[in-house]
Amino acid sequence: MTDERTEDTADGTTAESAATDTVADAADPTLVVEDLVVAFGDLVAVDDVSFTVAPGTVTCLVGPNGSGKTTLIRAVADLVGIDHGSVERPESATRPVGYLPQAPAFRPQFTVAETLQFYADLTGESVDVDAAVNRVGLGGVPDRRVDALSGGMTRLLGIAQATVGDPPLVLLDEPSSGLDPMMTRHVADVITDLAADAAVLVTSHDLTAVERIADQVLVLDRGRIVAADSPAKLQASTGTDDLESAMSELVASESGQVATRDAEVDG
Ligand SMILES: Nc1ncnc2c1ncn2[C@@H]1O[C@H](COP(=O)(O)OP(=O)(O)OP(=O)(O)O)[C@@H](O)[C@H]1O
Repeated sequence: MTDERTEDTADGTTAESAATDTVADAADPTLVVEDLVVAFGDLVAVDDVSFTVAPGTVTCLVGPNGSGKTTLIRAVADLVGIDHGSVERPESATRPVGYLPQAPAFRPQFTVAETLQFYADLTGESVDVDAAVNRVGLGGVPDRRVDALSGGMTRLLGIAQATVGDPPLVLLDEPSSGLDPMMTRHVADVITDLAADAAVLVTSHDLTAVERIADQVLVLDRGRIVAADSPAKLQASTGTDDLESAMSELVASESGQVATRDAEVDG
């Protein structure tokens, strides 16, 4: 899995602004996933999943370890082959999709600004580096080398890279993993801001942040979507007060799930 993810750089090229679309166009989903199945041998990682993501919204993919979140987001990014179903991504943009992998790899000797410029050159984009670093809050350190960034700053650089070219669909795989509470809140704010210009699909284990930023939460369990709604409606439908409690109600077997699935495959 590590080898594959090393290659997970966001692809594609610059978008014309989706914000100039008509109101009628704005009502159309940016992403349509239908009956999607992704299997690795006998293991069905994504099992008959369908959902849409509307422009100007944040959709959060949540679920236990091994429930299929990364596989689903990589299938949407066209980085893993699909076995059944369809993924309709934006077509109107030169760079339709921006993607932050779970473990982004940067050239350590480059500065923040050089990293974004390098990436823009690589993908044939023009990039306003100042705007890109300011958007994620790295405006104070454009000349700092990547190998001197904190973990949180590196995540922010990854988000900035994912937004080079203003893609109408931005995919972020665990953008706040391992961050302290303050940086987690900052990343949540950045994601909310991104949704002003794009549809954003995010995987996360941080249910407090998800509760704050999600317009739609997709709860995955063993590769299937077991619930899809706003945080408030998920809580109401489960009679719970927070998303974590709602998840406990919705997900059948959180502990031991990975072992169980792998045992099924191995057996
Ligand atoms: N390249 C691969 N080859 C074989 N199996 C894989 C591969 N990628 C993922 N899997 C399996 O697919 C299942 C779903 O994995 P995935 O990484 O999508 O889950 P996840 O919900 O993102 O997990 P986590 O929260 O731990 O990141 C797991 O059982 C995993 O072992």
